Amino acid sequence: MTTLSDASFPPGTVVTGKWNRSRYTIRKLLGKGANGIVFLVQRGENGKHYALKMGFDPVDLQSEVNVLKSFQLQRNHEALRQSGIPSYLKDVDDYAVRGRDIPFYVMRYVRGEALHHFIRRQGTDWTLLVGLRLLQKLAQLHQAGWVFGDLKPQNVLVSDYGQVELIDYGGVTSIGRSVKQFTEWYDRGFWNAGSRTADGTYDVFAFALLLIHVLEADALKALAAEGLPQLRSVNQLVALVERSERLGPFRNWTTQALRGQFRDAGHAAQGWKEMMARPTPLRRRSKSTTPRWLMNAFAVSVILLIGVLIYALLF
Ligand SMILES: Nc1ncnc2c1ncn2[C@@H]1O[C@H](COP(=O)(O)OP(=O)(O)OP(=O)(O)O)[C@@H](O)[C@H]1O
Repeated sequence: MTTLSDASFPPGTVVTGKWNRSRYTIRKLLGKGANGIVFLVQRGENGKHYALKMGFDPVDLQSEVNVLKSFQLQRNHEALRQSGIPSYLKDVDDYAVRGRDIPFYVMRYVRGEALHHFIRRQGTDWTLLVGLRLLQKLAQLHQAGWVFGDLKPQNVLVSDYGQVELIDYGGVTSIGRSVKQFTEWYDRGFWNAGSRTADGTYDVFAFALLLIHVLEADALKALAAEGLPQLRSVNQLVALVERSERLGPFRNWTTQALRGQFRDAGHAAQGWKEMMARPTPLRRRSKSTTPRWLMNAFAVSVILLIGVLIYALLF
């Protein structure tokens, strides 16, 4: 077991790769997970920003690197090329410090915030657009023969314009193999809703749980905590979806996703688009999308315009 901690690498620390000799200056901590610590760094040679992940366990880090390298080998695959995933990995090396070698890899720095924070800040109206973009990203992976595996809000970063990027490829599994890295809430095995064999429906199920998490976090938390594990079922989730007003506009789509009726993310994205085209407005907004100052300014201009028209008619 290692004692890797962010406190050992304050901003300004220069990480020099033992083999490739590239130099990265740590700017800040981006996040910590089960497998490692991720820092925002600047590369010595070009000053560009990247994310650098140091691994707690060399074996776990190596399996992430192997997946990212497989994407590079598939760089000519049309769907993958469009996703930008093959160019995600930039460098792999060891950092020799205090008498030990810490494995690390360098990846594209993704600007954005985790999906649930984004929706909380920007409002639930964004769920439709962001959801579609996420399904399209997953569809690109599925077309290339991969399943993302560990889909959860923390692994989806959303930019201010609603662009979506997947991070943390530790759960990526080739179709037909067994998903090894997952998070309970989003895992269909946890809900007794199917196997952990990687197929398109596995990610679509996780997407449905992610949607329920984003819009009905408390109800999902209560359901996951209640009763015996063997009593968990899709029917419980469907009942939650049917009770929820916030999930109302997504009811049919989510039920189909939970029941494995979309064969992969491409098929699910098609269903999502059809849902977007239907005139069922989101009933409750968590936040108005129009700023109050803009509405006030609009009201003042209308009053002024009416005043000017009356004046013009009278004189
Ligand atoms: N490429 C990136 N760009 C920006 N931020 C990133 C990037 N990669 C990771 N992060 C940040 O670092 C955090 C931890 O990274 P990551 O999820 O890869 O670690 P992990 O140990 O695999 O986590 P988990 O416990 O979820 O499996 C992320 O939640 C995110 O905030």
